[in-house]
Amino acid sequence: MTKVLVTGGAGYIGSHACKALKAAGFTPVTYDNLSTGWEAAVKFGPFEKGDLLDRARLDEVFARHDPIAVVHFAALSQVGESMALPGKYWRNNVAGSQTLFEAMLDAGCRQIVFSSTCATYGEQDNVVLHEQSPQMPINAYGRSKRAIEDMLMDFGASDGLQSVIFRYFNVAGADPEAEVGEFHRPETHLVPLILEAIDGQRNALTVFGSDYDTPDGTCIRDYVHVMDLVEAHILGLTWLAEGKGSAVFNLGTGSGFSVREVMQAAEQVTGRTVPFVDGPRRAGDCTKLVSGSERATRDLHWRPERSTLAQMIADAWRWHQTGGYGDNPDDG
Ligand SMILES: NC(=O)c1ccc[n+]([C@@H]2O[C@H](COP(=O)([O-])OP(=O)(O)OC[C@H]3O[C@@H](n4cnc5c(N)ncnc54)[C@H](O)[C@@H]3O)[C@@H](O)[C@H]2O)c1
Ligand SMILES: O=c1ccn([C@@H]2O[C@H](COP(=O)(O)OP(=O)(O)O[C@H]3O[C@H](CO)[C@H](O)[C@H](O)[C@H]3O)[C@@H](O)[C@H]2O)c(=O)[nH]1
Repeated sequence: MTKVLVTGGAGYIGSHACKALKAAGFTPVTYDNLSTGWEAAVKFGPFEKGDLLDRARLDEVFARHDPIAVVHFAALSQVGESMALPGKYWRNNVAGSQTLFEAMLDAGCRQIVFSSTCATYGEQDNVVLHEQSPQMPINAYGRSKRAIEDMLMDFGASDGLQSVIFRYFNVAGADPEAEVGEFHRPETHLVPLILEAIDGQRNALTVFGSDYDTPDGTCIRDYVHVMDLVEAHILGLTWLAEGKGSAVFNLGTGSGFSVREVMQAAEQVTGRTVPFVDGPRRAGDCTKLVSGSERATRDLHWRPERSTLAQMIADAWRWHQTGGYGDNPDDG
């Protein structure tokens, strides 16, 4: 079967992508250092433990598996941490991606699907963000992702590296069969934190700011179901295989929901109350990030079908109740 190298395949989105790749007839080969991922999440193909910055290990893995393409999820992605430790983000994400791209080119692998983020757009309030909107990130994480996008353009021009760049909005939900799901230690994302608060695993959710210029004062985000999101990656690989060339796509639904609306949806799905306290704003947060995703719909024929708040929370809740992967992350 055709192999695809999945960096970050032991992480949240990468593990769901491996499931979708297997279902689509590929063999997903996970390359991951387990810094924030879980070996137990690697269920759908071989596992090669390794770091993006380890060129010799990458060369060995490319030689062993000869993948037709790379799907590149591996990155550090906590906005707050990126502001405190920017060097860690530039080294891991930017230097790590450069090492990967050079290893790919030397191995003759010239097609890549890359996980970028709406955080590259920065603070542009009350506009729907399109692919051609200016990229003005307001945190080191977003700047590291913008730099990787630029690098892909440069390697495209110099060496023919073909890339599909996906700018994800807020990814939520889990595999409806609960084989894999979102499990971070520490957890920073809104939906799993709400479920932990509902379940008594934390005292309360802290709402980061209730004085934003939005109808209920809390931040607005565009949430997309992880299963819909990973389906786009299969379409992205097909796009590249058909020789359609490098392209950039937003992946979101075009609908924004406030933190309080997400909490209310979780109360409806679970039938339980969300304990919460109103706290201060979190550094690096934008007021509102909503996607214009017409390009992915028109050109890739991407149809997000599970991305309602109710469905995302129901699938996340089912996964939450399995207990996840345990509490002992391998720090690589
Ligand atoms: N979750 C979201 O809402 C969201 C939104 C936009 C973009 N993204 C991007 O999607 C990608 C996946 O995000 P996620 O939520 O699944 O994160 P995650 O932390 O669950 O997964 C990332 C994986 O990459 C691995 N990794 C990190 N650095 C590595 C390195 N140097 N070498 C090898 N492996 C390494 C980690 O161990 C982990 O398994 C990231 O690039 C992230 O920036 C995520
Ligand atoms: O305890 C919490 C956690 C989050 N929030 C709020 O919930 C919303 C969503 O926060 P997340 O941390 O779940 O996600 P972000 O919006 O910070 O997402 C950012 O980080 C992600 C990676 O972690 C992606 O890269 C994404 O593109 C980027 O915008 C934000 O308004 C945030 O302020 C709270 O109120 N309390």
